[in-house]
Amino acid sequence: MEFLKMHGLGNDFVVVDEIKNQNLVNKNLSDLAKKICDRRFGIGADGLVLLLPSEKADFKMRIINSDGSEAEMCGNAIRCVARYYVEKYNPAKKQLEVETLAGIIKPEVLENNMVRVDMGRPILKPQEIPVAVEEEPVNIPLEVSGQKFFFTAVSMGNPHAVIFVDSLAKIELEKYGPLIETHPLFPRKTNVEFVEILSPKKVKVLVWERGAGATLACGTGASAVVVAGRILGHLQEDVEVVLPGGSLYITWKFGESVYMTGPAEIVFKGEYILI
Ligand SMILES: N[C@@H](CCC[C@H](N)C(=O)O)C(=O)O
Repeated sequence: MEFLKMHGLGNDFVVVDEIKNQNLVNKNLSDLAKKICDRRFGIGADGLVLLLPSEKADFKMRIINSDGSEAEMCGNAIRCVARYYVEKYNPAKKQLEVETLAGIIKPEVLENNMVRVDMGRPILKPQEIPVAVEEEPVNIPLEVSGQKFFFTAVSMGNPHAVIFVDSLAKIELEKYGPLIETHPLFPRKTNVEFVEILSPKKVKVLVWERGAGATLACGTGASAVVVAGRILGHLQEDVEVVLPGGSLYITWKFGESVYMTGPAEIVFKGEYILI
C-alpha cells in the first residue's frame, strides 16, 4: 500500500489515497490504524487518514486515531489532505469541499504550504457535543483524582473539554488527560485542552487527544479553545494558539464559522506491506 507521511505542527498522519483504487475496502481499519500508528512496530503516527471518493464533495476524509477509534473530524489532517489533493489532482483549484463525519469542511490551500480552513460553526448544545450536563456547558466543575478543574465543552464536530488554568507549568497532562477523556460526563469521551492565557490575542495550550494521547497540536482543539475563550470573555476575534508543535491562527466571530490557518507538511512517501 502506498502512503504519505504528513504532519501539521507535529500532529502526524499516515495518509492513504483511496480515491481511485480502494485497496482497504475489506480491511479492518481499526486494527490497521493501531498497527500502522505504532511508533516501534509500525510507521508511527497519531492517526491513519484516508481520502475516499465522495458524491457530495471533492473527496471524503476519514480519520482513525492511533487507538483504532474513528474521529468525526481532524483539523490538522484536513490541512494535510487538502494540500495533497490540490498538488496531486488539481493545482489550479485551491478551494475545496471535503466530506467528513462532521459534515462538509472547506479548506483553502494558500502559499508556502499553509492552508486556511472554514471549520464550520461550533456546536454548543450539551446533548450534541455530547456532554452530560443540563445547563450551558460553560465553566462546569469537574473533580478528578482530588484535583478540581472547570471545563467548557465545545464540539467542532468532535468533542472538546477546554480548561483555562493560571499556568501550564504544573499541569500533569499524562495524569489528568486520560481521566478527563474517559470521565462519565462525556458519553463519547472527549479531547482535552489545558489553556494558559498570554494575552487576549495569544494563548498557550497543551492537548490530550481522545484516542491518541498527548499530541503536539490539534486543529479542532485550537478552534474549540478560541470559541470557549470568546464565550468566557477572555479572548478577541483573532488569536494565536501556541501548541507544543507551533502556532495555529484562529478567527471566530460569534454566530459564524471558525477559521483555522496553519501549515501542512509532507515528510516522506513509502510502501506498507499489507498482510
Ligand atoms: N488532531 C486532530 C483531532 C483528531 C481526532 C481526535 N483525536 C478525536 O478523537 O476527536 C485535530 O487536529 O483536530
